[in-house]
Parts: sequence; C-alpha cells; structure tokens
Amino acid sequence: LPYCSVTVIAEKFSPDTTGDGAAGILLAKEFPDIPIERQRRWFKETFDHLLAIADSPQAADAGVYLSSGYHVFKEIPCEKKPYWSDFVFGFRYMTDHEMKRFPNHKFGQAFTTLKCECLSYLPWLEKRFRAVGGQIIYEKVTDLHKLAQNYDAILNCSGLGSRFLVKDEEVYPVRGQMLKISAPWLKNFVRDGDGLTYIYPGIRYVNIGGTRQADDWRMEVDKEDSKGILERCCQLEPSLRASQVMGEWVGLRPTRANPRVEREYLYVQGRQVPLVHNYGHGSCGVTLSWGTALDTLDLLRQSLSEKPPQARL
Ligand SMILES: Cc1cc2nc3c(=O)[nH]c(=O)nc-3n(C[C@H](O)[C@H](O)[C@H](O)COP(=O)(O)OP(=O)(O)OC[C@H]3O[C@@H](n4cnc5c(N)ncnc54)[C@H](O)[C@@H]3O)c2cc1C
Ligand SMILES: O=C([O-])CC(=O)C(=O)O
Repeated sequence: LPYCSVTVIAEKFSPDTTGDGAAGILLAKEFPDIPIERQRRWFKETFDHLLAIADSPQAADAGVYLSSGYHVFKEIPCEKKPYWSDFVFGFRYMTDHEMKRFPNHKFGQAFTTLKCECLSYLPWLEKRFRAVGGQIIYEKVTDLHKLAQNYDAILNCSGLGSRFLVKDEEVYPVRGQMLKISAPWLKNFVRDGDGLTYIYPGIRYVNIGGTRQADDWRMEVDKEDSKGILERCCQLEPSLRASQVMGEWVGLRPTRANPRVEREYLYVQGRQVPLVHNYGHGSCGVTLSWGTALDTLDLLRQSLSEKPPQARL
C-alpha cells in the first residue's frame, strides 16, 4: 500500500513477544471453519516469501533457513497427508527402516520445511521498517476509538491482547514451555504428532518442548514441566542425555478456534475508520505470518476503496 505512513504501536517488541521464543518451524494445523483454500494460500504465501529470504544473502541476519526432519505418530493420523504437504519440500512417508529409530511410533512423515527464528527475524524486519520511514511507539493501547482519532486506519495484530482490547473472549492462552539446549550435533528436527514432544535444532541452540496448557496464564517456568520435557525428548532422541540446558522459556499462544482475519469499521467523530483484525494464530503464527498479513492488507484495501473521500489515507 504505497504512499501511506505506518506506525507500529506495541506494549512489547522483540525480544519480549511470544514470537521471540517460538521455535518458528513452518508446520500448520488445520482450522475448522476457514476454507481450506484460504489456509493453503496463507501457508504457501508465507513459505514462498520466507524461502526467498532463506535463498538470499539476508538469510543469516534474518534467521531463516531450511530445516529437515521427522514428524512421528504413535497412532496413524486421520490426515496422513496434511494440506501443506504440497508446499514443503520432499514430503513423504517414512520407511520401515527409518521407523525402527522410533519403536513407540507407528507412522511418520519426512520433509524439509523452513525455520524462521523470530529472535533474529523480528529485529531484521524492524530495521527494514524503520529504514523506509516506519514509526515505532512503545505503548499499551487501551481504547481503539481514541486511537482512531489520530489515524486513518487501524490493523489490530495484538494476539492474546485482543481478549482485552476488543473484548474477544474466543481468544485464550495455550501455555507453552520450552528448553534451550546445547546439542550442536543434532541437525534434524523430530516432532511427535501429539505436539507435546519436539526437538528443533536452531542457529544458537536446540529448542525442545513442549507443553500445551489451555487457559493457563502462568509466565513462570514450571520445573516439573521442564523435567517432563527433558524426559520425553530424551526418549525420542537418546543422544540428548549428553546435552546441556542453556535456558528455559514460557510463552502464551494466542489461540482461537479460527484466527480472526476480518474487517469492520470504527465510527469516530463522524468518521468511518477501517479496522482490520489479524490475530488468534495459536501455534501457527510464524507459519501463517506473511499469508495472513497479505490478506489483512487486501481487507484494508477493500475498506479504503469503500470509504468516503474525506477519510482516505
Ligand atoms: C512454546 C511455543 C512454541 C511455538 N512455536 C511455533 C512454531 O514453531 N511455529 C509457529 O508458526 N508458531 C509457533 N508458536 C506460535 C507463535 O509464537 C504465535 O502464533 C505468534 O507469536 C503470534 O504472533 P502475534 O504477533 O499474533 O502475537 P504476539 O507474538 O503475542 O505479539 C502480540 C503483540 O501485540 C502487543 N499487544 C498486545 N496487546 C496490546 C495492547 N493492548 N497495546 C499494545 N500492544 C499490545 C504485544 O505487546 C506484542 O507486541 C509457538 C508459540 C509458543 C508459545
Ligand atoms: O508444535 C510445534 O511443533 C511447535 C509449535 O508450533 C508450538 O509449540 O506451538
């Protein structure tokens, strides 16, 4: 959207957002009420966008790179071939020979996807944003109508904050705890299909996890959770027993049955101000980031084209 000035207002920026701790692996779950074609587009657009970065000299600074590994299941899943399998590289079912490494699992998928480490990616994006004149404000927003007095359009990307900011009780936390491990010999990711055990080798350390505790707002590290994570991960990848824990991290996934990517208007002092929502990505916020952002932009364009002339950007 050229010829507009953009201000990002947030209470917290990198390294203090949920994304900063996320593993950043591109791997999606299917949302029940969003047309599958839309979900495919969200995934593909994000994958292609991040792949172009991974293939460029910017890859190291942006923290985006290809990552190969295994997704193993104790029971054969209903969906053996997920919708995103067309977009990652080399998706296939694991062979019996490969499955012998996972004696507690019956089925597996092998593929190469992308990993986008937000601890690098967010500051990289922020630098690019500032370089083209973007404004950054550290502030908690409590009233969108008040905000709308000073802006021509608002994009609401406040994640779990939307529970309070737009009083959306459908968005709730799913607590996730992870450990940062030093195990530089590990190169392939391994994820258990139940989402409670995963090992993601990264640039600085290996992320191992996890927990999925719905409606749990605790941001403190739970030592019992850490113990459980280590035990489960060592079972899946026994070489981890020789590794060292470098850190622990907790994040709250901004979860909703379906992400909210939709538009409405605020009515302020006789003006109709477009408001476009883009939140509630749960455990797929990195995976669907670019695709949902492009949809958000499209929705904003639609609103602007409908708007009365005096309030145009
Ligand atoms: C353990 C764990 C592992 C994960 N791994 C992956 C993964 O491998 N792949 C993947 O795709 N996703 C993963 N995720 C999910 C991912 O982190 C989230 O989906 C993503 O961070 C959501 O991004 P967001 O920008 O919507 O929300 P957030 O990252 O939470 O950012 C919300 C922003 O809004 C601001 N804000 C909120 N309310 C207000 C307000 N009132 N005023 C001003 N600012 C406000 C906050 O300060 C913050 O800057 C993981 C999450 C966890 C917890
Ligand atoms: O589930 C995973 O593999 C990683 C992730 O997205 C999460 O923990 O939210």
